[in-house]
Amino acid sequence: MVRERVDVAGHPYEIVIGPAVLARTGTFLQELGVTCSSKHLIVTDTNVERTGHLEKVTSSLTELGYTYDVHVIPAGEESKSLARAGEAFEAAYRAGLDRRSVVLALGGGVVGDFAGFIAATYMRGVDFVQLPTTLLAHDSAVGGKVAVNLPHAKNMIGAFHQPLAVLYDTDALKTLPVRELRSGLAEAIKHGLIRDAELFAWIMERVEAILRVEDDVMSELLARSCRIKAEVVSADERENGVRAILNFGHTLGHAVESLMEYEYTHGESVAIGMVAAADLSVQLGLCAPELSSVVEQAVAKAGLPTRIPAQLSTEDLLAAMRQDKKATGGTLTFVLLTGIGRVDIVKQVPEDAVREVIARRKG
Ligand SMILES: NC(=O)c1ccc[n+]([C@@H]2O[C@H](COP(=O)([O-])OP(=O)(O)OC[C@H]3O[C@@H](n4cnc5c(N)ncnc54)[C@H](O)[C@@H]3O)[C@@H](O)[C@H]2O)c1
Ligand SMILES: O=C(O)C(=O)C[C@@H](O)[C@H](O)[C@H](O)COP(=O)(O)O
Ligand SMILES: [Zn+2]
Repeated sequence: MVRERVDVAGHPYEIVIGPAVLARTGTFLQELGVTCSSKHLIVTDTNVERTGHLEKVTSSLTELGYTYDVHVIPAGEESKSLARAGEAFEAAYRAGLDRRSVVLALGGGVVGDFAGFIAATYMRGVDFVQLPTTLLAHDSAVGGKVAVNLPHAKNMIGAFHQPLAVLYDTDALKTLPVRELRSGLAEAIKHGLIRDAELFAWIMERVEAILRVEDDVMSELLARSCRIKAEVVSADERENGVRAILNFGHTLGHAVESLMEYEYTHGESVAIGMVAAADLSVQLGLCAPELSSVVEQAVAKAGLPTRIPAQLSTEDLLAAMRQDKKATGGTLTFVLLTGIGRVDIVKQVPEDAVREVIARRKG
């Protein structure tokens, strides 16, 4: 079992990574001081409900005298909506949650972001615990960004609300479809590219082992990627500065993801965005020309898409990117590569340069 610490001021917490973690959820809650006197709410989705992981959590809670309701949302990004949030608030009310209740988010990034948003706002905020079940969730479960989407814009309604703990059961990843493993790999590659050249090289040598969900490789991948995320978030919880580097590949990625109406997963969209951002970095003279192909080959090796879908119009992409949360005054902000493991946050990126990259990368 590996433990990493997220050192956010006022509410530090641990990430516990290892096998058979979900079956010990109740014990972890006891260690965290969670009361048995209040009712708790497990939020999960329709796919995770079918995997058997939910029963591990419920048995463990029941055994230790915890009471809870289970709220199941339809699997998929469309559930990150205000309408679904309204239903979850009603479920929390019906369950009789009080201020000492805890929301347990059992699932991938969709469930984590959604349940975290419910926890951040119900009764002006109750505690929550992340129980991530996807590879991608090594990123989403850590750092306290919780949100739902507007119909055409990602994560627009949300909060910073840190979990009490992240309890990451590596066994849960064994039921994950390969497309979702690849999708999660995109964010791990991102962590290497922005902060750790050695991690990037390590991942590239182990893509097949990761896709086979080999225990040791997966535990090390999660621990190293979570450590990077934890370090960045600990340095800048509210994204006043350095935290924006975690958005590498997301300026274009979020635009692709929402304009394609979630036909591409988050990781696939970020993969496309990272390739375009690397190209833009070269175009603006920020890094050596070969870095663009290094990133493109890495994304392709992970079995992720590299090209911007041809049907998307450049002007629609630009309009979406002007509304990105990093943008100010209608100008574009990108996280750009200066080397492998190094990035800069670049404001007021010329739109013509972005148009050229989009033209080169489409199709
Ligand atoms: N808050 C953050 O910092 C942050 C960071 C990265 C991504 N995100 C968000 O995370 C979301 C993407 O997360 P995701 O890729 O985990 O997507 P997801 O939650 O939709 O999970 C992917 C798919 O796998 C299924 N699934 C989950 N766990 C499973 C398991 N163990 N076995 C079988 N199937 C399982 C889900 O039902 C879903 O169909 C996006 O909404 C993205 O914006 C947030
Ligand atoms: O934690 C962060 O900060 C990130 O940017 C991580 C991203 O991978 C993640 O997709 C996040 O939800 C994006 O945040 P947003 O502020 O651009 O919506
Ligand atoms: Zn992301």
